[in-house]
Amino acid sequence: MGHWILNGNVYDPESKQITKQHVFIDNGKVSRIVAESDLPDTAGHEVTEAAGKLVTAGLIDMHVHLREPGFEHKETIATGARSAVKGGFTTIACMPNTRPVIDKPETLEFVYSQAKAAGLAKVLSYGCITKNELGRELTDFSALKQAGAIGFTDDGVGVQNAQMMKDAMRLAASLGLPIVAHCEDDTLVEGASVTDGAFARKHGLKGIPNESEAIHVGRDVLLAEATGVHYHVCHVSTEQSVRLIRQAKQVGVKVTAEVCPHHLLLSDEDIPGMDANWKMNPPLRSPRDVKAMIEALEDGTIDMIVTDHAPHSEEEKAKGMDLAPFGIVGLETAFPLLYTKFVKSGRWTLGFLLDRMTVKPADAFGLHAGRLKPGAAADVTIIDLDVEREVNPELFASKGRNTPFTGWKLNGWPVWTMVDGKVVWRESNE
Ligand SMILES: NC(=O)N[C@@H](CC(=O)O)C(=O)O
Ligand SMILES: [Zn+2]
Ligand SMILES: [Zn+2]
Repeated sequence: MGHWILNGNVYDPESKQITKQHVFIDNGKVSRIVAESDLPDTAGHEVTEAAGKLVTAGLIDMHVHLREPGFEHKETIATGARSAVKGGFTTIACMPNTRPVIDKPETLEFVYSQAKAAGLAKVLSYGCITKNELGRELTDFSALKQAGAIGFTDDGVGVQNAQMMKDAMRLAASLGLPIVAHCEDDTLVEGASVTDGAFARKHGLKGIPNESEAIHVGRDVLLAEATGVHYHVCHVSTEQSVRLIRQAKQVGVKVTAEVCPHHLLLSDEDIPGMDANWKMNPPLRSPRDVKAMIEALEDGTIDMIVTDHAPHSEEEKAKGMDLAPFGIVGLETAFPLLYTKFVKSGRWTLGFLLDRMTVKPADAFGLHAGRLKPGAAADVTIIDLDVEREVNPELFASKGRNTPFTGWKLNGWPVWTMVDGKVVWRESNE
């Protein structure tokens, strides 16, 4: 039995056009896409009516924290994957800062088996650059690659030692895998919780300076040039980082970069008070940095959008700005936020946004995903662009409620998600 998705506004990533069409799914793959006038014979097949809704290849998020093993009170692979499909994501890549960290093949295999058991989004995983993410000794890259690692990162902390990073890059390059970097120089941070800027000054707090991020970006693009590795910059947040990435791209360094919705939408001037739902790493920067993020995404300096979904418990976040852990959830609000604030407002086309959440991440990481076309895996998302809803963390599928976007009225809510031909989430399920 196949599955017809009828009358949807189907997005084609090649032409960036949206056309009313019918999509036929068979054997876990997109089988045919036919014109509206070609009314298909649906007898014997499942039918999903998508009239008036957007039909797109499932969204891809190359930076999420699923917290399992070790921090199951914050999130599990199953709850995180459910949050993903509810947010329209069909492929997610999880970070290895779990407990234990993902620095051995066994831990990676555990993550993949939990993801398979959940049967929701496709879960890919990075492996650590250094054992225990301590920055002292490299992990066994080739064993991690064999177990399915898609790249190496110590996300959560920066690799402080330049020689260690260079060795890591050399090794990763020889295996054809990327180094994915959380850029942060510990000697420039000194335990601050917010950016060095207006909010910090007003509240008499220490601030995290822009250079603490950019200094690693600068160091690493030089090391990437020397080693030839694919170097990917995590959660870019500063004007200076953008400048360095732009220049590196110009001279042919193999560098890609990601930005999070919150760094495109919020600055430190928006932080209402000492509320840890506004605390994340990197921190919200100045309006000038926000402008630079938007422009960098628009001119291709930044390649893709990721959420950096970082769930924490309410108790942890209640410790206040100083003591609470860094991070906010993002999977269930990313598309509606960006659609409402950038597409509905007229700044971006829908095609631009979808491209940065499907094709661009797929191409940067060499994934066979991100395109709705015959022969592709049937990873499909249907989105209601018109319906308006308020962000309500109580309704999240994620265990995390830590978001600064509570109460925002948004359009563009995913309503139905299919992975490999199986419907893994539909709105009426709730
Ligand atoms: N982004 C965050 O604020 N937090 C992340 C770590 C990280 O992405 O660096 C986390 O693991 O909680
Ligand atoms: Zn990070
Ligand atoms: Zn992260």
